[in-house]
Amino acid sequence: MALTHNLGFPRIGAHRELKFAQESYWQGDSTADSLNITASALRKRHLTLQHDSGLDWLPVGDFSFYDHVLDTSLLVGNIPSRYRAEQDNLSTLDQYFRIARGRAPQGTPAIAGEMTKWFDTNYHYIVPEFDHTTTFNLNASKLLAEIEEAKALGIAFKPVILGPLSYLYLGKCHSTDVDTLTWLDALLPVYERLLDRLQKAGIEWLQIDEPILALDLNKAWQGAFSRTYQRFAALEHTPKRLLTVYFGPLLNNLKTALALPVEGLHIDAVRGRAEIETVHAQWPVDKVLSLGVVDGRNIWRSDLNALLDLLEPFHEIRGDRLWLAPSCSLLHVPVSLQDELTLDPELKTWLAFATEKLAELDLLKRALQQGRTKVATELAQQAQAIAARRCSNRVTRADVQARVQALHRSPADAHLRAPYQVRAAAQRQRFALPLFPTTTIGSFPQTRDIRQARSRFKAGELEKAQYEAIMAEHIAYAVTAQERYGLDVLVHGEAERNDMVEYFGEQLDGYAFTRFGWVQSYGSRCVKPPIIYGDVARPNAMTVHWTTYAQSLTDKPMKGMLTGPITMLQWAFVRDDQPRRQTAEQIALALQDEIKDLEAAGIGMIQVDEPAFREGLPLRQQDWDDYLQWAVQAFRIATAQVRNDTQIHTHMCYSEFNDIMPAIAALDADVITIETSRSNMELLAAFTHFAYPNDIGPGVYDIHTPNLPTVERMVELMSLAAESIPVERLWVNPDCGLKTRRWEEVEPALVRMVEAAQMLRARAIHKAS
Ligand SMILES: Nc1nc2c(c(=O)[nH]1)N[C@@H](CNc1ccc(C(=O)N[C@@H](CCC(=O)N[C@@H](CCC(=O)N[C@@H](CCC(=O)O)C(=O)O)C(=O)O)C(=O)O)cc1)CN2
Ligand code: MET
Ligand SMILES: [Zn+2]
Repeated sequence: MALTHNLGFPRIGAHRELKFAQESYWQGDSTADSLNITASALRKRHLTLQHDSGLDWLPVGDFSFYDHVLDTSLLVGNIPSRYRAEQDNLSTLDQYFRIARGRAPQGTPAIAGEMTKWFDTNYHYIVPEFDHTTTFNLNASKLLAEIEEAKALGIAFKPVILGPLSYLYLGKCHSTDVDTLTWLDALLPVYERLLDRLQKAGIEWLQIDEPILALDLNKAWQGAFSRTYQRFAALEHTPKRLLTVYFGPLLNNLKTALALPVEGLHIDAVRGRAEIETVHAQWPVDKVLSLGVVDGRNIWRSDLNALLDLLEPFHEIRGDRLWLAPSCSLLHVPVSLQDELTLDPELKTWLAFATEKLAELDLLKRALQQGRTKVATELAQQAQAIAARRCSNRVTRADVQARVQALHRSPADAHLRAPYQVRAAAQRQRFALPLFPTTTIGSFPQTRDIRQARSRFKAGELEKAQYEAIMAEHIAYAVTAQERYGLDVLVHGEAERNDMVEYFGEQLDGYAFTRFGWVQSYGSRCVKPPIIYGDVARPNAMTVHWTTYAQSLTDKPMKGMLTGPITMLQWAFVRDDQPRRQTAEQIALALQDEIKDLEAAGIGMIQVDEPAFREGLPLRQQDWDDYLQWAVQAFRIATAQVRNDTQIHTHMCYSEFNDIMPAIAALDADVITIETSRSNMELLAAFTHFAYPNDIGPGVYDIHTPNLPTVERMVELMSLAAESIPVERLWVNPDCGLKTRRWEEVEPALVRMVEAAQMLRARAIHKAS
């Protein structure tokens, strides 16, 4: 009798209930009590839903008010020194939000914890910080309270924690270059105390997430795994430990993992499909083997018959010690298909969101327990949807396939422009920009008015013409504002875009989009990743209308704004029936057409955003070259056919570029704007070291906080940049887009930024004479 369990459930709520409660609390519009009531109701609703889906073990502790890595920092009492002084005067909740966002309803503003990508997902976590003052001390109140809450529901559950090694590995030590493994000995007693507490609280199974076992680990880290888990096994009081690994195969960590003294091991049976047989052969049959067979990173229905072929022999041998689960936490998929009333009905049968994935697990379990014939009807339904998708003529398009084939025959199409120096000269002539030209990354505040207008338009309460008139007004406002601030290169502000990926997905063939397919990106911010189900093509121009409208309002250059092929891929749910590379090429061709149309319409500068370029990098180094080759190629397919005096910009953020500089240079954008302000231009070191050849705009202020940048600070940062990059190639811009900020924050910040650029120019001229 196989058992089923889940590693984690989306916490934001099917209708983003948590988001609205959080934001209302932050605004001072509601109390901590009311936030807690919403949170508690959501946790109960999610547990009940999972229980009703037939799961045997439910996750508890996967809920978070912001981020589960930050929760872990608080669980082990790791509060960075800059927050400590005010700790005692604040509620636990405000302490927490002050670290997460640099602000809480109570307490003074602080520098927020650094945020970075969780593995190769679009989820961001707050980076744990370690230094010589770091101490640990158990504070399990949140986890214990959630355990009590779950107990009251009378369901079988297992608490979930982030394992000590993954916790350390994901953290950073800023002061020196010390490996965070240094803190292991200090940290372990806290985990040991926690295990003891949990066992005494009656916990039978504890899920310990150690996803870093899917990364390239050196010997020191591998050795630390053995040491750590041996210590846990030696405890007098401890729950049984289910060690979970996800996001990839174990590869060179396989031996380490299989030797760990834990009662259960969970592996990612989707991305680690090739390892299942080996693990089954080597993992003792008297221990639990959990196979993550249902894809937690995508939304396609599983091929259950194929899975049963795989699982039946294992089940025969392992019985109830075979557990079935999603590959990873379901945090990365939307809650349910149930409310998707406008989604194409056929397409809908091809999909499974979190709730439907749990139903798949239950069906698998029943098929194993009772035999396939007992559940034949349900299995047949599933099989039919899979078969229909496989041979649907909505998926493939001969014209698109032929165009990609032609591309493979003449790859030179991606190398049509003159070298940078020649282009730069042509562009200097055309645009005559001052030294240190100022610009922004694209978006301006997505105000309540804008979002409300769009939501009314989508609900049919506004006519298209009315909606467009409102957008035109907001775009005009943004253009006028930028002229007032004195910026050199303007943008239209992206008012008409719900999201930089979804907006394009809505206009491309081969894409579908949902109404409530929300997935948490960070804190209260969510995205609705579009679904790429078929060959991608562009039926009509996508941005020409609004870009030329914006250009008509100003004599300054108006930068066209597109999302690059890799980001379009990375932030969507991608079809799994062809290599990702091929889908990227199709998107690149659609963008190529768009760029040509913009150019023909007189737009002289075009930005092709690739913030997810680094995120798309495979987790294992052995796979990097292949990815970088096709990712660069996709960008070049999109951009390399424009005139020499058309200026191509790109933008990247949230990334460390050190290890991929040659690929970034190979994109050969005329200008790259990057996030550097939070790392004190540290990032620029990579660009300098590599002698990055083209123009760079190192972001001079952090747009993720409401706190205002000072002129001095921006001048200082740019001066730092000027030490290593010739001033002729430097641009002045914020870190990233301004859509999450308010106009009251944007205005003074940009005025100061322009002032900083003017000071820099004056100094440069002074120096030269
Ligand atoms: N896809 C993606 N990933 C990304 C980024 C990004 O921009 N896009 N940026 C980085 C950081 N991540 C981010 C993710 C989301 C948001 C963000 O602002 N999201 C918005 C939602 C954006 C959106 O889809 N808006 C829709 C729906 C807006 C809405 O909530 N409307 C209300 C009604 C309006 C109202 O009364 O306020 C409703 O439907 O209920 C629209 O504008 O049309 C949010 O959570 O609030 C920002 C950054 C990395 N990853
Ligand atoms: N052009 C986009 C913006 O300004 C780029 C954002 S990168 C996450 O919002
Ligand atoms: Zn950005």
